[in-house]
Amino acid sequence: MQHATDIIKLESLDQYLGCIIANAMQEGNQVAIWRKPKSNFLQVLLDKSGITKRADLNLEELPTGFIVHPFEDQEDQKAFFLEADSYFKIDLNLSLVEQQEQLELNAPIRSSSENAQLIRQYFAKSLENQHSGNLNACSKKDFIALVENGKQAIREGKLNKIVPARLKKKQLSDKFDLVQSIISLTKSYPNAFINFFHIPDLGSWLGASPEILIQTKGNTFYTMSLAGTQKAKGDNPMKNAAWTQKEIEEQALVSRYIVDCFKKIRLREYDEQGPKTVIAGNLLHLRSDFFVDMQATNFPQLGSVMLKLLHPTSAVCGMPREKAFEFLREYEKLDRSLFAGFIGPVNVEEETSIFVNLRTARLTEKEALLYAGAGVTEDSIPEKEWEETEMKCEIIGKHLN
Ligand SMILES: C=C(O[C@@H]1C=C(C(=O)O)C=C[C@H]1O)C(=O)O
Repeated sequence: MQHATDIIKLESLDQYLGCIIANAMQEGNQVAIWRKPKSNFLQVLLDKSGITKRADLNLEELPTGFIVHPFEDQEDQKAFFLEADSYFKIDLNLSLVEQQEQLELNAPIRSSSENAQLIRQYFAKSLENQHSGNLNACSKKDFIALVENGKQAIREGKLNKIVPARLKKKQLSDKFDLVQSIISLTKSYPNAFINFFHIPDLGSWLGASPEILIQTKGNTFYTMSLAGTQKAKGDNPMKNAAWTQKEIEEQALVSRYIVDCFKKIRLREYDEQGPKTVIAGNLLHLRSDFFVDMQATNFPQLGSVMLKLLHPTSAVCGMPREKAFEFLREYEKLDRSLFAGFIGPVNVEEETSIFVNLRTARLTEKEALLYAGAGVTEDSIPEKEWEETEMKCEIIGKHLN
C-alpha cells in the first residue's frame, strides 16, 4: 500500500475512485465495486492474478471474492470468480482525508477527466467476436410479436409464465464518465445493489439490481420473490399502488417457485412475509421475503443448495423452467450473456449477497447495451410489456451521459 498521505493530493472521492479503476484496468486486473442496498459504503475488490477463474457453486468453501454467472446454465456448473487479492471499502459519508488510513492508493494520480478517458479505452471495442448469439437491438414490433408468441404458448398450456427480454443500445457521449455514473446511481437508488465489474474476458458491466437471489448472514438465509411492475406515481407512490390480478398472479408464481425449491430439499420451516409493494427507481414491484434459520433447520449449506435450485427463477425466465428456457432459445434468440444471471460478493465480511443481474448495462467504447425483460402471463397487454422494458432500460440508461 502506498502512503495514505498521497490521498491528500486528491480533490474528491470521484477522483480517487477513478484512479483506482483506471489503474486496475491498466494493470490487467479484474475489479468489482458495489454498494449494497441501504449501505453507505462502496466496497472495492481486486483480483490481480490476470487469470479468469471459474469456481464451483459451493459458496461456503470459497475464499472472499465476487461471483459472476451468466443467464445460461454452464456445462461445468461453475461461475466466474474474482478472488480478493485486495479488498477495502469507502465510506460515502466521510471525506477522503477522514478515512485515509483505510484506503489504498497504488495508483498514479490523474485528473478525473484523464481517468474517464483512460477507463473508457478498456471497455470492449467491439463485441462481435465475443458472441455467437444475436446482439441486435430489438424493435418494438418484434418484441410485441415475441410477447404475443409467449401468450399463445401459455394459452396452449405449454407454459404458465414467460419472461422475454430485449436489447436496447445507447450511444455514449464524448464526456461519458463511468465514475460519475456510479456515483449518481448510488445517490438515485438507495435500495438497489449498485455494481460495476470489469473482467477483461467478459467486459465491463454497470447495474442497479433490485433483486436478491440468495443471501446468507450468520445463521440466516434469505431470498425474495420479486415481480409485477408499475410506474411509481405521485407524492406517495407506495400508497397509491393498486395491483391487478395479472400482477398478483405473476408474483405468486415466483413465490410458488421458491416454495417448490424448499419442498425439493424437504425444508419445511421457513418464514414467508408479504407480498408488499416496494420501490426500485421509478418502478414499483411486489415482493415477498423468505427467511430460514440455517442452524435450527440444520442446513448450513442452504445458500449454495438454493442458489443451484433457484437460478434462473421464474422472475427472469418463466415457468415451468425448462419449457420456458426452450421457448426463449427458440423465439427470443437474444444472447443474454450476463443479463439475468447472478452476481455478488461471496464471503465478504462473513456475508454472501448474490443478486440477479438486472437493470444492467454492458459498456463498450462507443455504446452501452441495455437489457430488460417483462413477465408475460395470459392477460399481458403486449404494448404495456414493451413500455415496461423501456422503463427498466431507462433506470440505467438515464445515468449514462
Ligand atoms: C426481468 C426484469 O425484472 C424482473 C421482472 C419483473 C416483472 O416482470 O414485473 C419484475 C422484477 C424482476 O424480477 C428486468 O428488470 O429486466
